[in-house]
Amino acid sequence: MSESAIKTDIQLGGASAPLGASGELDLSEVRDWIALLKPRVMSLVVFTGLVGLLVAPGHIHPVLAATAILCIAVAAGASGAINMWYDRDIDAVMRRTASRPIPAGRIRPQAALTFGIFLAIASVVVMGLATNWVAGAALAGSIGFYVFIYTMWLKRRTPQNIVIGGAAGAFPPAIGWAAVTGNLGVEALVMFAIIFVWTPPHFWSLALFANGDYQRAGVPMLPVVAGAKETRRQIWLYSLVMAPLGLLPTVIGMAGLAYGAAALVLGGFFLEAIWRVKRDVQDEAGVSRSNDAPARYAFKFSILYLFLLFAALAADRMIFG
Ligand code: HEM
Ligand SMILES: CC(C)=CCC/C(C)=C/CC/C(C)=C/COP(=O)(O)OP(=O)(O)O
Repeated sequence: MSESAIKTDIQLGGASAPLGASGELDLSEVRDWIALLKPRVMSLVVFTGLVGLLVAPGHIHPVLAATAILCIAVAAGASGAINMWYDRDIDAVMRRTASRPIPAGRIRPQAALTFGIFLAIASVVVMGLATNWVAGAALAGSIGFYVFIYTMWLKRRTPQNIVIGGAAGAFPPAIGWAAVTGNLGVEALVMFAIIFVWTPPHFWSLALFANGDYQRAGVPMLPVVAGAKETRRQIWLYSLVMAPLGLLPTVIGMAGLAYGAAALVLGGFFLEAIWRVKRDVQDEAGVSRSNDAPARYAFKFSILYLFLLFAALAADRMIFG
């Protein structure tokens, strides 16, 4: 089916509003609207944003801090909703995403788009008014990166889509930092850099075992275009940069030795997980054994890694000052 045919098909798929025919709130429809916000991805985005805010020097009123974190959550959710609106044709052909509310016909594309745009604008305006416009502008930048640079421009054009588009997800700690300080100092840049370099191993591990989906949808992710072997090589190279980068907060005096030790251990486990991906999946002739387990493990561990690394950063600052 052509792209436009799929889109039309989906558009005809069904109406939606959070109120059922009787006018009562339908919980399953509420769940669908929440699903549009990609809440599980959002949770780690919010957590890294919170850590950026906690480690920043200076004072912010707790209510304003909570507002800033809510704005990061809403912005991430809004861009997820706009991403699902735009990608409804490819989401419909990928097994992992086919049951999402738009391709499954439970939410109208136009309604999802309106919802996403409204939340995106609201999050930026509230962030700017409640904290400062450096944080507001950085939030707008991260939405713009995810929606325009990654989703609408690069995702369907180049296997480097997530390297460049990955900047979107690297912003949140810098936004949290800016909400308190009103600027984007070197510490904000370091937190940005860690997530930026973490993103390729995170995503390409998933792309290795979701390769069939991306092939079917015609999305030029690295394993589709360059093959699994080259993808594993690149994941390994990014990880070799990422693990030492995790030590930078201690090197620049932003965190102490306790964080440094945690980053060292976590980096070691990360490299071990990625080494298994690089080493395990090829037979002597270079043919994939189709063993997804190392890539699945590396993808899951990437999430745990980032969570623990940022938790260590916050704990180091809060315990040792
Ligand atoms: C361009 C950058 C990124 C890409 C392309 C990407 C891609 C993905 C994809 C495709 C999934 C599977 C989602 C699903 O099945 O619903 C996923 C899961 C996840 N991502 Fe990323 N990601 C990126 C950046 C990030 C960032 C920056 C974070 C957080 C700081 C993050 C956190 C997560 C989490 C927590 C999950 C697991 C969700 C679950 O439990 O299902 N990702 N990512
Ligand atoms: C503050 C703010 C705006 C933050 C948003 C940043 C963020 C979480 C970026 C990560 C992007 C992400 C989850 C991409 C998933 O790829 P995809 O969209 O190709 O995945 P899919 O195939 O699951 O839709």
